[in-house]
Amino acid sequence: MTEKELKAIVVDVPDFPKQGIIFKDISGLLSTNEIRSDVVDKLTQPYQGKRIDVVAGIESRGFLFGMLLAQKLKAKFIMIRKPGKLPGPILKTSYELEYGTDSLEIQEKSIKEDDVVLLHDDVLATGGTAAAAITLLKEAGASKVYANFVLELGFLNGRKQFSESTHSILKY
Ligand SMILES: O=P(O)(O)OC[C@H]1O[C@H](OP(=O)(O)OP(=O)(O)O)[C@H](O)[C@@H]1O
Ligand SMILES: Nc1ncnc2[nH]cnc12
Repeated sequence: MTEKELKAIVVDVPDFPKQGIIFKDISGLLSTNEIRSDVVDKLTQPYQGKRIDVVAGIESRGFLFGMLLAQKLKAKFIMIRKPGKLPGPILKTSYELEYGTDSLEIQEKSIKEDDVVLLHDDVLATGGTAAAAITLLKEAGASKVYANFVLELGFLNGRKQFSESTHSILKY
């Protein structure tokens, strides 16, 4: 499928979840085997022949394709979760939101020293979430992190929040 065809499946929802936000609803990309396979092929394309030990998905929409990427790349899958969801011992990092702070957690032993990690989320917006996740993965021992997204809101300059090699398939 072309980028244009895939973009036509993503629905713009104005003023959700707050006034002034145009929410990109990726639900349609989950709907058929054909679409899912095409998205997974495009997301994994840059890593063919490269070492990926672990795919880390960010709660919650990062779990959806993240798990399929791990299956395709024959890698381990781990969850990066919002606070208080994972049994310990955990590693935690806090980050600034537009208004206030939030944090992300992983299980301490989920990454082995020197693991190469593919970080996956559905959307790269301001980049705050991904930057915090990268900090966490490096703290846990990852030697290299690749950042990977279905959709990137380029006008928010999220890539500027981190220096890791970044791949997204639908650019806005
Ligand atoms: O680049 P940023 O500005 O940090 O925004 C991107 C994050 O925002 C969304 O998550 P949300 O908090 O809506 O959680 P969800 O996946 O559970 O819906 C999205 O899934 C990313 O994780
Ligand atoms: N505009 C948006 N649509 C969907 N998910 C998002 N996460 C952050 N911004 C978003």
